[in-house]
Amino acid sequence: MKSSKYLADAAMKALLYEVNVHPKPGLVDPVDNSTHLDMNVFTFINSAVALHPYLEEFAQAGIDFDGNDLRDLFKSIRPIGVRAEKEMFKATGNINTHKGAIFSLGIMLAACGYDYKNIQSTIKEMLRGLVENDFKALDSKKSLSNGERMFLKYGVTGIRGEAEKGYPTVFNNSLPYLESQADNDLNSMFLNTLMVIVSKSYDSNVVKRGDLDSLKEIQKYAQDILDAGGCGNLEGKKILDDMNKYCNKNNLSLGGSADLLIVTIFLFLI
Ligand SMILES: CC(C)(COP(=O)(O)OP(=O)(O)OC[C@H]1O[C@@H](n2cnc3c(N)ncnc32)[C@H](O[C@H]2O[C@H](COP(=O)(O)OP(=O)(O)OP(=O)(O)O)[C@@H](O)[C@H]2O)[C@@H]1O)[C@@H](O)C(=O)NCCC(=O)NCCS
Ligand SMILES: Nc1ncnc2[nH]cnc12
Repeated sequence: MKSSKYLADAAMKALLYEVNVHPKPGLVDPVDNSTHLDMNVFTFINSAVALHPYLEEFAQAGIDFDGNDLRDLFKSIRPIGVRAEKEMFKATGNINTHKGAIFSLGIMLAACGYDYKNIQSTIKEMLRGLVENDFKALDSKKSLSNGERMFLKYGVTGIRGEAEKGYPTVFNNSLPYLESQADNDLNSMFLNTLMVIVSKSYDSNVVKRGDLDSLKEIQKYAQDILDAGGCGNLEGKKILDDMNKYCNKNNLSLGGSADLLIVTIFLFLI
């Protein structure tokens, strides 16, 4: 059994490590915030620090859960997420830094607290029916979120689809890849892991700022970097630079992919 403090500290490190990885295309890092002019690395640090108490609450909810239906565990953490989102907006001057990360880390922390040895199967049980429940009766809603709009426009299920399937991009791809890179420097390991994520995931942020062709284009850039041996060699660096220019020119945000990197780093650390 891992304590809620141990799990929360790992989640906090993952939030801070991710924003410091550089040079990340379409994302904020200490050197470049071109596609997110409303925020910078300090906005993310303020956001992460504000979230720490909620990270412990998520984990403790999993540790304390003694019900029979794990969907009740997910129901019990959604109010914690709503409070965490409010705290994030207070800490960032109403900028959305970690809304998706709160959702994904909340689920991961609760699942780890509940059953550290069976995280993915616990998540699948917790989220059974999420996409159907969250996306039903959208036509009766007064205002729609980005994710809801992307679902109606393109059928992209975004974070909810990834989560309900048990984060396959993470458990099948990015986490095994990161664990295989353990003898490189952390920045290179995490940057190449981000490319694995981008090559596989359906990031609703990319589709919202661009369209489905933008998503296919950045997936191809990321795969080409990996095929060239990663961001560390000359050819990989050249493609990464082209990818960065493409994201800046089209004002693309890879926010969803950044969240999956946060989750991957968290699982790597615990
Ligand atoms: C289910 C919720 C996430 C709410 O969903 P909602 O429909 O409101 O939002 P979505 O657009 O569906 O997704 C929200 C964020 O999830 C991240 N994301 C998107 N696609 C994926 C994916 N395939 N895999 C993983 N994660 C994904 C992404 O979050 C990150 O990006 C945001 C920063 O980027 P940016 O482009 O700047 O975002 P904006 O400011 O919105 O856009 P601009 O105006 O700048 O163009 C940031 O959020 C990152 O985290 C999506 O944005 C969940 O919040 C929910 O249900 N909330 C209610 C309360 C609750 O239940 N909370 C906790 C539950 S444990
Ligand atoms: N580094 C980053 N830049 C933009 N959006 C993000 N969401 C999570 N991490 C992010």
